Amino acid sequence: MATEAQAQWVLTATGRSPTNIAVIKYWGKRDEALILPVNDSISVTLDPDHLSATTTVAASPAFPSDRMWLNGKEIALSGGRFQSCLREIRKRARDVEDEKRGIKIKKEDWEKLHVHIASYNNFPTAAGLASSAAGFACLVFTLGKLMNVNEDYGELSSIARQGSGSACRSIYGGFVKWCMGKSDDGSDSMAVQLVDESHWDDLVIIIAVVSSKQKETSSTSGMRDTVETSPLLQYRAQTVVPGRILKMEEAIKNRDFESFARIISLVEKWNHSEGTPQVAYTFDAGPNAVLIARNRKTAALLLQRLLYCFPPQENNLDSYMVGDKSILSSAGVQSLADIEALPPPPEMKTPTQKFKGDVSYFICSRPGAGPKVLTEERHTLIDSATGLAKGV
Ligand SMILES: Nc1ncnc2c1ncn2[C@@H]1O[C@H](COP(=O)(O)OP(=O)(O)OP(=O)(O)O)[C@@H](O)[C@H]1O
Ligand SMILES: C[C@@](O)(CCOP(=O)(O)OP(=O)(O)O)CC(=O)O
Repeated sequence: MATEAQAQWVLTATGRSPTNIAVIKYWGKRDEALILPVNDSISVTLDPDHLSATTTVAASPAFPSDRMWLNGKEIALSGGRFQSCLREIRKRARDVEDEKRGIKIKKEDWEKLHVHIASYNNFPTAAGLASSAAGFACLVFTLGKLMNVNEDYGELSSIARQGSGSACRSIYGGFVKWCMGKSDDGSDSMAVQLVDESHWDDLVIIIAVVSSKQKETSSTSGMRDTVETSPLLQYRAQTVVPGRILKMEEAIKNRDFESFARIISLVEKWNHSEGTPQVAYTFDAGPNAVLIARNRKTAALLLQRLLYCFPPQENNLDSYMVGDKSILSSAGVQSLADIEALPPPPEMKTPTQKFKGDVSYFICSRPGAGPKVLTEERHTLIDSATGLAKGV
């Protein structure tokens, strides 16, 4: 097979897509197959340098079937979600020509050409950090590039939605709203960008990764159970969320941190003692806490508190803070000794307990941009000589 592949061309495209964290959650579907939600949701896209999926898609007449490798391991593409994304992008494929290499693919050829896909997440997969969001957004975006798809981002987001609901929001950077839509065929259920990543760029997002183990209950089955068993879900979707969406949109537009924090969180002791919210927090369907600080100065103060209460188990500061590590020096922490020397947070009146080892590590990020194409060869995850994922 390798020699056959070598004799024929392999055309590749590589892209990178961010994850996103919802500040008004999507929870519950009205259509399982099309992935249509019961409520609108709003999220912030995280900086792809910190949390993202990178995907290479390759097409070649030498490939006998569609195949995929995720984080170096081959996985089945037979699931309905992958099939929906492949089918919808193939439908929209257009002519592609690479004159230099003498490759000419007609629109109708794409139905017969098989693809190989290799993807890598720079953070734990299926651990409640929205890997499916980054992964399916990246797959759809990159397949669209390979097949010269001309659709606008709204349409791409609607296709990514069929891979994983939250993926439709990772097609854009900044703050993004997924409009649930009304139609039964899902054609109006897509994401729109509210503001881009530069609009509110002083926000700092710190994620306390409590566990990077695979979750016991996936969001898909968790929300299915809620739909089937909770009489409160319809109340949330129909009565609570619509008003909150409007308030959240207003808070984002005005960079109104107080309203933003009030909407998404309970206010911690610190917020109380300051009299005005300093930090907001949210959880997705997992134990990891996402903390949003109003600016860098507050984030540094937050980090001092976090490191005081949750010192690292291992004697390695470097692996305890990933993403934007420079937040450590903003917090005046250069070494483990600096953590030992941190004073207890002044608002904590009784001696504060320390929870060494309860947090695996922290990720520091910020609002980030949407998907982009990567052109440098070093980012390509498929070997263009063999057509297989590199390093497997
Ligand atoms: N890079 C990727 N490319 C394509 N698919 C991916 C990628 N990463 C993850 N997935 C898909 O998403 C699934 C994991 O989704 P799941 O919803 O269980 O976890 P999560 O998205 O990390 O957590 P959550 O949605 O609760 O935040 C994987 O089994 C795989 O099917
Ligand atoms: C808690 C959430 O993160 C749930 C995300 O669920 P998924 O998008 O992973 O679910 P499926 O559509 O079944 O793939 C909230 C959110 O991101 O809005």
